[in-house]
Amino acid sequence: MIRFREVSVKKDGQAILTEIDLSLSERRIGIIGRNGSGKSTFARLFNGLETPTNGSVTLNGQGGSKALRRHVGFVFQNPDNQIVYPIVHEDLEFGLKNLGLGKDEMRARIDTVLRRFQLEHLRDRLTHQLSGGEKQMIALAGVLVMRPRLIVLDEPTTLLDLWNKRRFMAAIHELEQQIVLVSHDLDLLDGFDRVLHIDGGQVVADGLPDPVIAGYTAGAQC
Ligand SMILES: Nc1ncnc2c1ncn2[C@@H]1O[C@H](COP(=O)(O)OP(=O)(O)OP(=O)(O)O)[C@@H](O)[C@H]1O
Repeated sequence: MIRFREVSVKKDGQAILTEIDLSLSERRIGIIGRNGSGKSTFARLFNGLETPTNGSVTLNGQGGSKALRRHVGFVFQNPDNQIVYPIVHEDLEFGLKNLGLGKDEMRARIDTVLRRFQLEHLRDRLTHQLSGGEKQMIALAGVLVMRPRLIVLDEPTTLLDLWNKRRFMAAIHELEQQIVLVSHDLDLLDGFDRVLHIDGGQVVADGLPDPVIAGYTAGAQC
């Protein structure tokens, strides 16, 4: 379970998030809200990419950026922000080397993830030659090989066509880990357990997808 205790974030003296107080234990959690409402800042708190100005974030009672980074994976909107090595398998090995894993264990973890999502054919490809959809799957694979307890995805499907979006979301739904998905694409939250609507840096609605999304879209009527 991830716990936010009275978390506020200020930047240049401006309040970006204000007194977020939440316990999140559901398996599939969506985050929605208007541009600039604070979703990405909130998402980045989960794995220590952002630190609270006040309050605390803990995962199963453990706090601090190091613990959060170790156990919470983060998938960015743009996979180019995530893929750093020129060859796919080198990129997938990067985080595992930092964990101090031996060659056989690294290979086994990578094989398992590539096989599971039918990506084995990409193992030796140059990363800069991959299509947007392939890159996004490899960025997700790079997070999965680390075996995080929770995975946060910040608008991960905006670069994908309909087919790759469906494939990516099918992969997400298959995962056993807790998932937190930030998305402007409300259809992606179908079947989710809980949705948080953020507005002006605060959680203004929190509950099952249907009522929270209905409240959000009603507010968008012109
Ligand atoms: N370093 C910073 N200094 C000042 N303001 C910032 C900084 N980073 C973010 N902000 C502001 O914080 C607010 C929330 O930004 P955030 O990226 O979290 O919003 P968002 O809901 O993810 O938006 P979008 O849907 O457009 O991606 C915005 O008004 C943004 O301009």
